[in-house]
Amino acid sequence: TSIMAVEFDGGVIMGADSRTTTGAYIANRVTNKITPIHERIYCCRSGSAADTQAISDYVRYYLEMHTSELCDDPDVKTAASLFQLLCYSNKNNLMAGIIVAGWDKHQGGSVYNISLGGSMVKQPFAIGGSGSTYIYGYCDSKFKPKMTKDECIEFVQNSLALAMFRDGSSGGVIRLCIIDKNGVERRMIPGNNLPRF
Ligand SMILES: C#CCCCC(=O)N[C@@H](Cc1ccccc1)C(=O)N[C@@H](CC(C)C)B(O)O
Repeated sequence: TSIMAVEFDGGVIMGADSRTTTGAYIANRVTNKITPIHERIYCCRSGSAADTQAISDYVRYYLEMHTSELCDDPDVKTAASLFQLLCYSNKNNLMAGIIVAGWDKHQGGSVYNISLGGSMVKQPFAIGGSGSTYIYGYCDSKFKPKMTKDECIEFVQNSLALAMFRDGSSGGVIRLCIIDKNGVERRMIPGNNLPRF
């Protein structure tokens, strides 16, 4: 898996590849790893498909209960904290690396990285999954503060394309999710398998 999320002024761009593997076999080449948690809060999943589906289902349920008691839309930070609680307290039985991102009225766009051990870190951008190891240098050199929405879309697309080219556990199409105060836009970018020179 190769997953990424970037904050921009007014929202976030989330991206993921679409490959599920069982060993070297591609069990699903059109996976949707960008999973809805609430209206404007999504997560990018990496690690065990089963574990991350189960954790996402729990968080979506708990957040729905919280929202009905709060009588207001939940914050991204709240969703991220719920992921952290489940991932940390069950760390010996889970394999889940999750990026939580979205828009809320208190912080606008925000990105949280929940690592395998269950730590939660707020970041201007986050990358994850097996493919992310190949693009840390590229992302660190390309990232600038205060990028526009279109610059962020290009940053995510190029980064994931490079990771998907080099990582055998990543591939298929690039799925994007653009979230801001107006709502959510999903895109799918078919890959060309040609090397990038
Ligand atoms: C179908 C099936 C059986 C397992 C599918 C399955 O979880 N594959 C995993 C790889 C993995 C992980 C841990 C144990 C075994 C196999 C996978 O493709 N993970 C991707 C993300 C998920 C959300 C789709 B990515 O991290 O590569």
